[in-house]
Amino acid sequence: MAASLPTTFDRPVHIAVIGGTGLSQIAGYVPVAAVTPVTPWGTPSSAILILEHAGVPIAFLSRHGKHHEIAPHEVPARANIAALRSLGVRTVIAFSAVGSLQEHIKPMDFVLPDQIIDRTKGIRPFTFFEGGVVGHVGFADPFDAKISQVVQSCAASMKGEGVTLHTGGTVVCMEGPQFSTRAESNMYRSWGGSVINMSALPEAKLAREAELAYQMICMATDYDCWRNTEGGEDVDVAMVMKYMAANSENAKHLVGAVLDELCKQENTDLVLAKHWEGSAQGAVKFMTKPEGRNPEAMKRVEYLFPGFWEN
Ligand SMILES: CSC[C@H]1O[C@H](OP(=O)(O)O)[C@H](O)[C@@H]1O
Ligand SMILES: Nc1ncnc2[nH]cnc12
Repeated sequence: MAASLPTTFDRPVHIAVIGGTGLSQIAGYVPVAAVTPVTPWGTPSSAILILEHAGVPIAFLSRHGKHHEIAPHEVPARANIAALRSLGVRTVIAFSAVGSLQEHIKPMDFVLPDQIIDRTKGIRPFTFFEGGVVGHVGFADPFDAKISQVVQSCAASMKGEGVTLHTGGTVVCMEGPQFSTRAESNMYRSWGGSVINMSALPEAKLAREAELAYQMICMATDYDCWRNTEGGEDVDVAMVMKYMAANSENAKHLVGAVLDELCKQENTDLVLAKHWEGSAQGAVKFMTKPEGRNPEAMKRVEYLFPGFWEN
């Protein structure tokens, strides 16, 4: 389908949806273009589809590629975030299939986390600011509370007996691609983890560096492996895919309602992430003295923020 679509799109696109496992497209939307920006960090996981929602263009990117051929540690997160920003994107709604670490978060439930525990192993490129330009952005609250509120206000769009949208909670981001051991799963519970995935990082960190408003919507597909002793089954891929298929209707309802809200005139400043504007500028510009800056690294930063070094 993407092959016959225009490969350019000449209007800025401010909102993006990143689809994860079991969500390589969003049902009900007909793409009007498929663009593949070439960034200083390479090309994104897949062509970015431009969809129209009530006349507003929306970017859709499949994190693991069109056919789920990219493992969590191989996702080109820097290219993904840089490519979205280059199209004009300032708000990202990122979907993720997660294991539940808490009894009350049932498979099929949705979770809007507000914290992350990093259990990746440092093998994924995780910053734009390196190689001769240093920057330290704040990451105390890794998700966007304002976007989270918008998603919360759309909870009623979901269907199904007892399906819940939990607000707040901690997503543990593990390295994978293997699932956790039972000892690890129990340890994450003892740390207060709510859900677990392999995708929140470095995506959320890079979104912050790129001054994007970023919120992950987690969809619980399993109880990982901690619940085995209480009669539960250990997570496997079939279980994840089964619940994702069952959940895709709700994902569609929720994303439709969230986009309706975000596209409202009154949310223009929010969607443009005015509240993050300048945060990376402050974190980068004053760190590395001009005489220590590497022109190549400066050029890469310039791709993210055109005109960054001019004043
Ligand atoms: C197939 S289970 C593990 C896989 O599922 C999640 O993917 P995503 O976050 O992209 O929905 C998890 O993070 C792992 O990558
Ligand atoms: N149990 C689990 N661990 C890590 N990532 C997951 N994605 C879905 N279920 C998961």
